[in-house]
Amino acid sequence: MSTPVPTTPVPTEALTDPEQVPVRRALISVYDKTGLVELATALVGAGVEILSTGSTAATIAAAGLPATPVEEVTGFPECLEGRVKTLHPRIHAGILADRRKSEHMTRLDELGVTPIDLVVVNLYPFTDTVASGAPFNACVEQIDIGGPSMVRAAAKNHPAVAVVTDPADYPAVAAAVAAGGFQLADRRRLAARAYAHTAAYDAAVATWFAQQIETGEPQAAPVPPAYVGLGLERLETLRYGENPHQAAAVYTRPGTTGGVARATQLHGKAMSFNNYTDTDAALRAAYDHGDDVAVAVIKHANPCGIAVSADGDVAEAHRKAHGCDPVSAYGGVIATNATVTAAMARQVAPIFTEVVAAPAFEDEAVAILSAKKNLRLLLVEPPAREGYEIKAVSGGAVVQQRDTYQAHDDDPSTWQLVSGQAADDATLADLRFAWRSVRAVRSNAILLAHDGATVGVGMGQVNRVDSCRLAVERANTLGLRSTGDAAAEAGPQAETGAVGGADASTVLSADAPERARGAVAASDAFFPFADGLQVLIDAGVTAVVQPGGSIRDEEVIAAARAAGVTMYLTGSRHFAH
Ligand SMILES: NC(=O)c1ncn([C@@H]2O[C@H](COP(=O)(O)O)[C@@H](O)[C@H]2O)c1NC=O
Repeated sequence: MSTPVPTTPVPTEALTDPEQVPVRRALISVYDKTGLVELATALVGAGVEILSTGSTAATIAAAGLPATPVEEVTGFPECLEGRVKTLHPRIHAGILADRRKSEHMTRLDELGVTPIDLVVVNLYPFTDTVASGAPFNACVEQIDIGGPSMVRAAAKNHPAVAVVTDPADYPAVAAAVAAGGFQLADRRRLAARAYAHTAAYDAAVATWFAQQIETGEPQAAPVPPAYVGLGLERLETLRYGENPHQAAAVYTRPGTTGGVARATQLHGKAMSFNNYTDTDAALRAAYDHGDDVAVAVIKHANPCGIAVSADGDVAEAHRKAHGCDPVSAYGGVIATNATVTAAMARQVAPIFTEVVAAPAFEDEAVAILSAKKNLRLLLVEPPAREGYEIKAVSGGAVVQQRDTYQAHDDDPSTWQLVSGQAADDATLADLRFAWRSVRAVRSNAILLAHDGATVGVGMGQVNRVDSCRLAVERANTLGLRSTGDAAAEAGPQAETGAVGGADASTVLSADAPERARGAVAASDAFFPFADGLQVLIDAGVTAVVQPGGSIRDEEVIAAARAAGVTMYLTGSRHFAH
């Protein structure tokens, strides 16, 4: 009844891929109809026959253009609420027939199947549906089956077929078709992108599904999914990685929103690897302050300074953040959770800064900062903080829930007073500020604060007592004489390096106040011994917030009591390594 397939097909290696393949027949099946009519107009104008599914065909027809419904090709109705439309041998044989093999083409003729040269598909919006909080079955219904099948088939047959999944490519499609067809290199490039697209799509489905079945039942604690598909899509290659000998690129993760990888760059040269990681840390530090207007200045992923403004004045918050450690702020990254005003921009301009990142900029601020050729301006939507974060380790990765912006222990009314007098409102506000800020400090974090600003940060130490010493030393040596006008004091020397360079002392600390005295302190984890706390007490710190939980808590609390220092325990810690 049917002609047997030859038993000795031509070896694929012996076949030559055609350079240019004209497009005579295109299959278009798209969820997102953006640019569809323009594309169809161009294809019809070039004499291309269009096959199309349900509402895609309807959209094309409504524009007065011809489109053959796939049902006419398959002889089978689209059915089961769209679960079966293009899943038919007449479609897949048309896409998959290897044009380099005469046997395939003869077989198509015998079966009455016409080849398809171009496949334009975009998939059901699965990740958007999940993000919208849709119930389980609604998410399952948005798992596209026929679309990925066609995309993968067309990508496999790239020696003859071009596959397009992104409406942004439609103008290039129209141009290629008008020019006589896609070149081999283009078809290969499109195929590679198509496979990445379906892989990312499946990774998102697999990750979500694994999570659903593990957390579907009420559990004491959330369980990370059994499968984590990254599905990262390369956005662009970077000049180099952390060091010049390391190749690097930046990626986005489909289905996520906001964050530095998706930032819009308003000005400046290309972002570097270290710019990305420092900006990420700076955004986290700024957004840890909830509704308070906050500015964080970050270098090498640690804060040079963080501050909030009680009046919602971002310029004031920047002045105070910069004033914490103007030496280190040289070449730093600044992020805020508020609109960058012209006043803040005028302060930033004289200071050599790598990146300013914010959710919005006043036009005048952009104009002022765009005059700095080495400064990058990033418009960043607030980064998501729910979900899991992944750190690569040799042989795999460790995965954890993100530490949240609004931690459960942010509210001082949940803290336990274990030493000294209850803090007055201003001191309590500073303690809360310090507690929110200390999460941005890496490795044995000790943070001193006063008046809504960090004044001394101890970080990167392998024991807590050294971090206490460092925080005190930096508080007492690095401040501007007047933190009220840091940028003005930095003045024109800032750009030449004086603020961060050898001449810094002439500007900064000739008669800098001992800022540890009267400050409050936060420790990201408990004090294992009283020695670190004693360093803070001796320096004049008046109140301390820390998680507690050490086997020597009594000893630590006794030292605080002996000194009349107020101490609160939060009950939980905030490591960030
Ligand atoms: N089941 C199928 O045979 C099938 N074929 C194509 N689709 C998808 O249907 C959408 C287009 O449908 P419509 O043209 O009806 O809007 C596209 O996102 C495409 O990926 C299908 N739907 C889901 O699997």
